[in-house]
Amino acid sequence: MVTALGLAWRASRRLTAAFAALSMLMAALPVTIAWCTKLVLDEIADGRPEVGATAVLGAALAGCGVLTALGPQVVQYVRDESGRMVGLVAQDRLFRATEGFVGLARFEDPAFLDRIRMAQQYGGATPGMVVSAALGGARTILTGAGFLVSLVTINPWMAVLVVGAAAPSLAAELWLSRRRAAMLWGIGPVERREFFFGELLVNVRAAKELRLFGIGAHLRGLMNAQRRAANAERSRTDRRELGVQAVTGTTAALAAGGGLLWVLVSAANGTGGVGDVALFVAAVAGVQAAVSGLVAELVTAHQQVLLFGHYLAVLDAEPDLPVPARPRRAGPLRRGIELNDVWFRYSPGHPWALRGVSLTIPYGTAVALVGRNGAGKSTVVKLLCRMYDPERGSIRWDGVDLREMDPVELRARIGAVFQDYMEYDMTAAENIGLGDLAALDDRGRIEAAARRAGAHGAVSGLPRGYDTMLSRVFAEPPDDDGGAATGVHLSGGQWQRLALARAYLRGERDLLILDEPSSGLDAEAEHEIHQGLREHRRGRTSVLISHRLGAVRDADHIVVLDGGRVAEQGTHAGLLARDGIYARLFTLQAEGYRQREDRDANDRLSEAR
Ligand SMILES: Nc1ncnc2c1ncn2[C@@H]1O[C@H](COP(=O)(O)OP(=O)(O)OP(=O)(O)O)[C@@H](O)[C@H]1O
Repeated sequence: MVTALGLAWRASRRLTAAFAALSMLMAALPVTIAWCTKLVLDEIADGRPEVGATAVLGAALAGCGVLTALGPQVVQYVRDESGRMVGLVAQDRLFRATEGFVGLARFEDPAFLDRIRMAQQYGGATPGMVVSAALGGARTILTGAGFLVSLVTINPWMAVLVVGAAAPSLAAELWLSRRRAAMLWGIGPVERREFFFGELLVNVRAAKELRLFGIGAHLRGLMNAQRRAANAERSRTDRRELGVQAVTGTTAALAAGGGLLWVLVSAANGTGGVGDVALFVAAVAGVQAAVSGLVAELVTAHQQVLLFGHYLAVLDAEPDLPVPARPRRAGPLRRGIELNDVWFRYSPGHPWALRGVSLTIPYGTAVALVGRNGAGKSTVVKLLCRMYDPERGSIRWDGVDLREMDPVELRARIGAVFQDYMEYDMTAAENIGLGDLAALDDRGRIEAAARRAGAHGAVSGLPRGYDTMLSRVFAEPPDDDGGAATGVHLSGGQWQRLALARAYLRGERDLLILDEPSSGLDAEAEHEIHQGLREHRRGRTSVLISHRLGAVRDADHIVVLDGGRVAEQGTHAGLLARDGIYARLFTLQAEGYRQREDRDANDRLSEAR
């Protein structure tokens, strides 16, 4: 609660103060109106009303009426304005915290993803709501206290009865709000699945398969099932709340009814004045409204604070990968990188992805990682970038364990194209420029990188060249002649070239990692790219992963992974001579090409005949 209030105060001091002042002013209004009404009625009932005093009281009542009419709108505006400012600050803090997770594990942990979703949902809104609830609570206390004092002056027992009837209601509502917060947390995974299916149904990448396989209705059914499950939980909670509130509400109504009866009897007996009766009725209603208002505000604040716990949990989460307070410098690579007996699994529940891998990437050489699907190649690459830490063993950069370095500094020394590279819904220039923010506005460097990756031709042929929006999600801004063009979508191979250009833009980094950089390219483009890569690699340290063994045959060193282990390693010629996995895979691929060539030759021969 204190953190939430502190966040609101720091985000918008002036607005929070204005909100507080206005709330207090609004709090004084009902009591002022009740007293003015009592005094006016007493004046009139007196039989000799003083015109001046009555006029003043009337004017005061009119003024209070104007404030009552305008006040809520002004308070609402100030509250919303403050909420917007707090929301921005809270969001910035949240994403700064998620950026602080230097590895990937947090983003693969479903429970943590739920927390982030809850934090996004409630982190921004809670501080504003807590301030609002706190001030709303203070306002109702102030109003209630004013009426309570009025009530005590007329009948102290009635004051005790009204307040006493509200106490169980407060306790019950706090219990209910804890249950509601637990329910919201409980349905988190269900809502995440519902969101996933909803996204899938309108996702342009999924649209082809959904239509071809006719699975839209099936997925919609799965999405609706999630919503039904979440709705059932929400309904159960609502019903429980309804039951409890019916009991507490009846108790409060009985207390009010008793009070009203007493007032009417004493008025009939002539023991009270007309003004006293009016004040009494207003006070009973005012105290009850204040108590139920206070309960509502407390419950809102309580529930928001409970949900705000998820936001704080993300902000206060332990670092996913420990970074030493004084990291060792990640200097330019001089000798090479060594993996020593590296064991790694994605979580204790997963099988080992790497089982004691030891290999060396000497400075200035090109090392190729090959092997069957799931052998562990991409995992090695992710560990080289320190997206995870090995569970056993170590990875050393010129002898220094990666765990002793600052990951940001280490990654600044690496250029990479990952197997699952990103396609950013941004312009072509931005898609390349994100590889090195310093070059984002440097069109010369961006074009040079695109040329090297063989992407320049395709990009310059786009409607707005490098400024073309590569997206179907965001439309292009309207043309000069007013026509709104839609965004452009590239082919798979063209996207891949952009990813390569992004890596090239990083310039002469110490280590270049290419995980399947040409899997989506046509034969000619692949040849061209590999030619370029060979030139680029010369004398530089690189790690190349490819299933096309022809593309890695001239690497200085080839490491064959199998089931998370190094099965064999050596040069292309050495591995062929060894007649192991590599030789078998290479021969299979070569035979495939040879058979195809033979078939093509036969086809040509029969056509010629
Ligand atoms: N994020 C992840 N979480 C859990 N397991 C994973 C994850 N990524 C990979 N794995 C598992 O780790 C093992 C090695 O995967 P990896 O992606 O390194 O293989 P690979 O050799 O690159 O395969 P491919 O040739 O298919 O790209 C596989 O069994 C895979 O299922």
